[in-house]
Amino acid sequence: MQERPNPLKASLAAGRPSLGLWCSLASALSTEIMAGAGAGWLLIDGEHSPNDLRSTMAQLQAAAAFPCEAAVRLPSDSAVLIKQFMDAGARSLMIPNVRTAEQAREIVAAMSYAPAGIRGFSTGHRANQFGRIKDYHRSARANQLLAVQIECATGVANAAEIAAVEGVDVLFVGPGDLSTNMDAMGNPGADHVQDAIARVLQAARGAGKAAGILAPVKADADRYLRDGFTMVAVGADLGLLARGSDNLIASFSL
Ligand SMILES: O=C(O)C(=O)C[C@H](O)[C@@H](O)CO
Repeated sequence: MQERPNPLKASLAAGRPSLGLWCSLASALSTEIMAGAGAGWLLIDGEHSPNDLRSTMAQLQAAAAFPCEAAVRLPSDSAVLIKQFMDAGARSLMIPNVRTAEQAREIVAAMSYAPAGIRGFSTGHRANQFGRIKDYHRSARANQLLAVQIECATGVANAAEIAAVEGVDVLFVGPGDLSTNMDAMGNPGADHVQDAIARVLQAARGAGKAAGILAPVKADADRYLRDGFTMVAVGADLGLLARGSDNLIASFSL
């Protein structure tokens, strides 16, 4: 058995944009519904959603029936969490709040087996189909993707060095945290935040890497895509359900 090639990594490496959907409901059922929408990737959120290893694995299992790539955002850059979640089958990772190139190098090392890194070795887990992918430990890196989130002024200032780190595939802007950390909470459209976002894009492209962002407002997503962002999340299960139900009820005037 061979590991399925990573379609998101292939798209981004070819410079092709890929639309994503954010999965925040910590439910295999809702993630399965999102996986059928036709997006190029999903983001199973383990930072701001009540996900743990088991709930994340259940969502990876649900999404595995679909062609989209299921990426997982961990709550931190913990090497222990990287090991556990990768063994459970998370091969496309998003790591929040990456601020320096050294931090990025440590994340890559945590994703890599020796001699390149420190990922703990196990012969059988979900990632290698329980021992059925015979060359997994030697070939795994080829199908892994690392999106590091740039979410503060320090990360923006270091974006070029971070993008240059071997093993970093995407600089992914977290507009909520970035605007908050730049004294513009709730306003990622502020001029100085937009300037910072443009600098992240420039840093990524300068290093031949992809840039990504979460843009649940279509006009923003369209603009970011035009600007050259290629890993663009355009909606979230939570928002679609909450706003959709709000608007449905509000549409009746009894
Ligand atoms: O900072 C951001 O914005 C993100 O990283 C995305 C949010 O964390 C996501 O949960 C949507 O609210």
